[in-house]
Amino acid sequence: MNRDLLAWLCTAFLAVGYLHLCRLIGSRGGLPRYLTRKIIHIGTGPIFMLCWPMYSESHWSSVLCSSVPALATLQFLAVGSGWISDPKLVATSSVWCTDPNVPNPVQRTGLRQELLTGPVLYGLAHVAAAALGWRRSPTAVVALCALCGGDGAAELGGHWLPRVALPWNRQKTLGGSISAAGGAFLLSSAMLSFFGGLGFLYRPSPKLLLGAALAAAGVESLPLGAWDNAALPLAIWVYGVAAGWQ
Ligand SMILES: C/C(=C\COP(=O)(O)O)CCC[C@H](C)CCC[C@H](C)CCCC(C)C
Ligand SMILES: Nc1ccn([C@@H]2O[C@H](COP(=O)(O)OP(=O)(O)O)[C@@H](O)[C@H]2O)c(=O)n1
Repeated sequence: MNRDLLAWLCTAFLAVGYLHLCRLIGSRGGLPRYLTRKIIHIGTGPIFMLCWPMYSESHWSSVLCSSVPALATLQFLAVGSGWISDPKLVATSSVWCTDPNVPNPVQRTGLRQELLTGPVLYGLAHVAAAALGWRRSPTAVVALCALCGGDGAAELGGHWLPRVALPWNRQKTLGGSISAAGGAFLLSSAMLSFFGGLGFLYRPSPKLLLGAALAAAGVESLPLGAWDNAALPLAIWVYGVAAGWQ
């Protein structure tokens, strides 16, 4: 079988399999919904990027690979708009915020329309990173790591660390922002080592990487709602251009 076709099947299988595994762990293991959702949020990008080396050097391989998140994004659009019904997808992607310290607890409505913002932007970020950046671009890799490791770790840090509200956004915390910077830095370092080790890209200096992680945490701390899924990768894209990354 053609190498790219096999790689595409593997990517699609992993996408469906990972989502099902997370749902299973959530329902059987009794994990709170926010945690299941964050495990999906953090794990999807790295798993997606781990698939990139399977593809050939063909010009079309990045486009083919990006069709997997594109199909997922189309599904979010179809379910969010009510064209097709998928209550399980709505349940996985949205959750009522149960944190008593949050001034406005109704952050997640549980309505299908919620898929049209956070998850659609999340999916589009994956499409853009693969189609426009791909495995030779440190910018694309760091952008996805900031979205998954940074934004994902922020909510976990906010839940688990002592609550010290940020002066410019009382709904977010210092612990959440430190976790965002740490998550973005650690995941970026790991993924860049992976791609660097395979000879796809040069590794940016740790100092510049730390700068990117802090920039990501800064953007994440703003009151952007679900738009942070677009703002974070875009901010890293600007940072990457300024830093002279590819
Ligand atoms: C819950 C999600 C986004 C909401 O963002 P936020 O409001 O918490 O900031 C993520 C939903 C992810 C989705 C169910 C699955 C996405 C699939 C994907 C784009 C394809 C990746 C393929 C790979 C091989 C795993
Ligand atoms: N810097 C941060 C980010 C999030 N959080 C916590 O995580 C919750 C959800 O964060 P968020 O609104 O960014 O959620 P997503 O849109 O990223 O899913 C917030 O209401 C806070 O309780 C935090 O404490 N500090």
